[in-house]
Order: sequence, then C-alpha cells, then structure tokens
Amino acid sequence: MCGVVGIFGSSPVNQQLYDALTVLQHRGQDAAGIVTEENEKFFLRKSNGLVRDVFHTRHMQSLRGNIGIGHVRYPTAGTSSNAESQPFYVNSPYGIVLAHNGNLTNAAELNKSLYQSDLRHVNTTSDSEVLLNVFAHELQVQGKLKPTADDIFTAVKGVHKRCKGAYGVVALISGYGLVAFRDPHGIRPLVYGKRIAENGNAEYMVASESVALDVQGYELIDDVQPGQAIFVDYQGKLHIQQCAENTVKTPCIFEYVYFARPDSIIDGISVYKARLRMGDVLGDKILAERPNHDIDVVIPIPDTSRTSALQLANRIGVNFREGFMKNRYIGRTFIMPGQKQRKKSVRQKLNAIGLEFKGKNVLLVDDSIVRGTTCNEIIEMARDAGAKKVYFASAAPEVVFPNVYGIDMPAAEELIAHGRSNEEIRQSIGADWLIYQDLEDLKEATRIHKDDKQDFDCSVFNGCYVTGDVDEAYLQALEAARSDAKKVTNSVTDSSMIDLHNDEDDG
Ligand SMILES: O=P(O)(O)OC[C@H]1O[C@H](OP(=O)(O)OP(=O)(O)O)[C@H](O)[C@@H]1O
Ligand SMILES: NC(=O)CC[C@H](N)C(=O)O
Ligand SMILES: [Mg+2]
Repeated sequence: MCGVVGIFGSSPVNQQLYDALTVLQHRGQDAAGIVTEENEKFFLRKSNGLVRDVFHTRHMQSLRGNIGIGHVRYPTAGTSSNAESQPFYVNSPYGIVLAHNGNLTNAAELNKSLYQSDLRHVNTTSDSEVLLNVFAHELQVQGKLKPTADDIFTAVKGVHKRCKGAYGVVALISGYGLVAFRDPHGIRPLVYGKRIAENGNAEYMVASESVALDVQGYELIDDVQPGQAIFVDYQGKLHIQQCAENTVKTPCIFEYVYFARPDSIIDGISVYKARLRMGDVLGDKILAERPNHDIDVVIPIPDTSRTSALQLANRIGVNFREGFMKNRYIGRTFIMPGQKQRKKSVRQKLNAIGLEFKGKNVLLVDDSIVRGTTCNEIIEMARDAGAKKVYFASAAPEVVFPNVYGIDMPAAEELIAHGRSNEEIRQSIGADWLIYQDLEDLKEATRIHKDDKQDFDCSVFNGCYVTGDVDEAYLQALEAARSDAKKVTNSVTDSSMIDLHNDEDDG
C-alpha cells in the first residue's frame, strides 16, 4: 500500500511534501521519493529507505519549486530495487512525473502494447512505470503543444479504458500543472483539500489519506471519486471531471481494518469510527457465542488493534489493559519484505508486562490475522508471561485469498487461514480459543449507516475481485512470481539493477 501526495503551492513545497510523506509513512516503509518543478525543470530525489533516511539537507535544498509530488513505497509489483522507487519520469510529451498507489492487474499486456503499438520503452518491471507510459501515450496522441484541462481529462479517460486494477495517482505535467485520478472502483483512497497560505494564495494538496491534509492545515474538500480526475493548472485553477463511463464505488475494506491511520477519513467514513464499531460487533459475537465467558482481561496487540480492542472490552464489560508495550522505533511488521525480518521484528517490537498476564485468562485482540506471524509470537509471549488461558480475537474475518490491488499478499499458501478450519488455525497458533469477525458484520461496522448500501472490495476475505479480470491462472502466475520464496531469489537481481537516474552514493 503506498502513499502518494501532490501539492500545488505558492511558495517552495519541498518541506511540505517531506512532512506529508512522514505522515503517510505507515503506508510504505521500503522507499521514498519527491519530485518538484521550477521553470519547467524537474528535481528528483528517490531511494530505498524511510523518509527520514532518504532526504538529507542537501537533497531538500535541491528540491526547488512551488509544485511537487511525493511517494512512499510498499512494493507489490516488480522488485524492491532503488530503480523502482517512485515517482517515475518520462520526457515525452512535455515531461511527466507520476506516483502510484495500487496495483495494475494487466501490466504485462499493457507493457506489450506499449512497446508494440505505442513504440514506448519501459525500463523496469514496475507496473507504475507502465501506468505512467499509458498516461503519457494517451496525452501524446492528442498532438497538442499546449494541452488544456480537457486534453488531460481525455488522457485519463484513455487510461481508464486500458488499465485494469487499482490506482490512486498523482502526476505533474511540466509547465502545466498537477493531476490526480483514481480507478473506476476507487479501490485505493485519494483525497484533496485546499488552504489559504499566509501570502493570501490558494494552495491545493492531494494525498492518499486526509491525515496528510490535516496536519498542514489543508481543509478536506472531497475524495477524488472513483473514475474522477482533478487538475490544478499553473494559474491555480482547479478543474474536476468524471473520466470513467462505468464507476462502482468499492473501496478496499482492508484500509479500514489495518492500512489507514485511524485519524483519516476515507470515502466519507472515519477509520477510527469504523474500528470502534468493529470492536462493538465482535464484542456482540463473543457474548452470543460465550455468554458465560471467563475472560479476565482484554489486551490489544499494538498498534492498529487498540481502537477496536478498547471498544470490544467495553462491550463485553471486561477490563482493558495495555499488556504489550511497543518499541516506538520499530515500524509495521506486516509490510516488511521477508518472513524472517517480519518474525524477528515482532519480538523486537512488542514486549509483555508480566503483571497483566500472570494467572489470568486473557483475550488478545488483533485487527487481523494474515500470515499468522504476529499471533504466533504473541501467544507464546503471553504464555511465557504466565497467562492461564490465552484467547484470541480478530476484528477482521479469515484472510484466505491473495490480494491483487496493492497489498503484498500474492500467495494463498502463505495465509494461515487458507485451507484450514477455525479449529486447525487455533491449534496452529496455539490459542485456547479463537474467534473471527464475520464479513457481514465487518461491512456493517464500516458502513456509515446500517441501511447504507456502500459495498467494498473484500477480495482477501471472499475471493471476489471487483475488477472482474482476475482468474485462477492470474493468481497462479502471481504466486509464482512474488511468493516469499521467489522474492529471496529475486533480491539478488534487484540489487544489481542499474537505474537511469543518478542515485548518488548514500554514504
Ligand atoms: O498475521 P500477520 O501476518 O502477522 O499480520 C497481521 C498483523 O500485522 C499487522 O501489524 P503491524 O505490525 O504490521 O502494524 P501495527 O503496528 O500497525 O499493528 C496487523 O496489525 C496485525 O497485527
Ligand atoms: N503498494 C502499492 O501501492 C505499490 C505500487 C506499485 N505497484 C509498486 O509496487 O511500486
Ligand atoms: Mg498489528
């Protein structure tokens, strides 16, 4: 799940972009990049690493201009090479840079048609470079020396016709302005807002999550609607247009479960409120299944499950205790690239407070169980800390299908719930009791109102891929290309890939 940001400012935007990326860091920890533009020249800095490690003072000073875009990456296609960090650049037409959150499901076909019909060369294995070239081609074929907002929207229409999958995109067209668009299902989030700067000028920000707007005083205007595009031209005028013929709003439900920050609002739904309600409905299920439960204490697994665990504890009338302390300097484990690193990081990240476990029946609550890395370690830690019984609750249902829309879960075999019954999972993770949220309850918790018809992309739970182009053969090819085992082999070639931009020695 990457994070994207674009700013049209009235003074240098380098620091604002940097600050926005730090607020979006939870969406991608592998690489970061910023491009700014001044006098029709782009300035780019991108590399592997966290935002704070990628940008040094000398880079910040070189990122000149009042307009720019940024990206934090969590790879879901291609490799983790520096060369595939974002934004990407093409020099024709005009000079365009682009940053993408999501994943294309037809990148291989597009790559072929870009080469064979559009005579374009894509230098990496990244689907985002493909997306940029499709957009560039759709602008190029209009043959305008000076593109208007309508020309740009026509190009986005062309992208929607050719690209399948999930995409929340920000781009800069040199000399023309800032563009943002979202796929016709709105799978990945994208919002925009406005603020009046101290010099009295209007400034715009587009970002994956509203929290990036909040912290810098931008007022949320709206979500970029599924299929919609926005364009802020060089005069600071905001243009908005629907560019897709058939749109069905089905945002990814996993954003609400895990990915997004709780203080964000996505498609009009507060992530925090949705998580509170997840705790409520799971609490109700516990009371229905075990009216005479013997739970002494509810303990969240920091960080993400805190919100739902607190509400669940209230609902079942049991004390809520922070039994695990989190090392604030360790990032999110689930989005780390390899299983070995993920497993080690759970232990580095969380430590049990013996007092809260000794002789007690504890209910551990997590937002989700995916590969089972976290719960396996945590249950053992709870037992080592002296718990009498260890129960486990997941605020999301069993994750049994791969994700193809920007979450790196390519192989069903790696998912602990895949092909296992609840009892088999319970045994495998070593819990005394295991309870999962039901999918209908999760949807109901996430909708604003009970009678609201809003649907979601729930493919990891129900195997229903909303773009309609994902079949068994696709999933098999994805697994063969991106499983954990395959990534170990790939990483050798990743590091030897030479990029076309000059990445200085980071020392
Ligand atoms: O079953 P798994 O494969 O372990 O995946 C699920 C776990 O990973 C995530 O935590 P993470 O440490 O990434 O982030 P958090 O600090 O936001 O909870 C999520 O919150 C679960 O705890
Ligand atoms: N998680 C994402 O949004 C990834 C974007 C893109 N597919 C990449 O791998 O860089
Ligand atoms: Mg977690």
